[in-house]
Amino acid sequence: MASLLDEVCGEVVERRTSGRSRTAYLHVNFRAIAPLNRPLQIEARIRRSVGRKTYVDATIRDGETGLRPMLRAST
Ligand SMILES: CCCCCCCCCCCC(=O)SCCNC(=O)CCNC(=O)[C@H](O)C(C)(C)COP(=O)(O)OP(=O)(O)OC[C@H]1O[C@@H](n2cnc3c(N)ncnc32)[C@H](O)[C@@H]1OP(=O)(O)O
Repeated sequence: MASLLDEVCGEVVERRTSGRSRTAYLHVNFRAIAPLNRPLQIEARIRRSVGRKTYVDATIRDGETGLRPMLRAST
């Protein structure tokens, strides 16, 4: 789950900013158990950019219900 979040955050930064980037830190908050064998909805958005640093927030939700996030991450 953490790797998924890292990947999606990285992709958002790659697509929305110029130049190569890499993760400096990844904070993950596991708020609920993620279900097996169900689709997941993963969302990431840039919170702010300061110089060459980009801050990203991401969530993973149940893909069927879209209810409150099971995981939240910030990078
Ligand atoms: C379709 C396309 C698909 C494309 C799909 C792409 C998907 C890719 C998925 C991405 C997954 C990954 O990135 S995997 C890679 C995982 N990451 C890594 O391997 C990174 C390893 N670490 C590093 O390379 C380095 O430590 C850096 C680059 C993070 C920082 O090195 P640096 O740049 O020399 O650092 P330095 O000058 O000391 O610091 C610069 C500024 O960053 C801050 N800073 C430095 N390290 C940290 C840190 N860990 N946490 C917080 N802040 C930090 C410093 O306080 C400073 O702030 P200030 O004083 O300026 O305010």
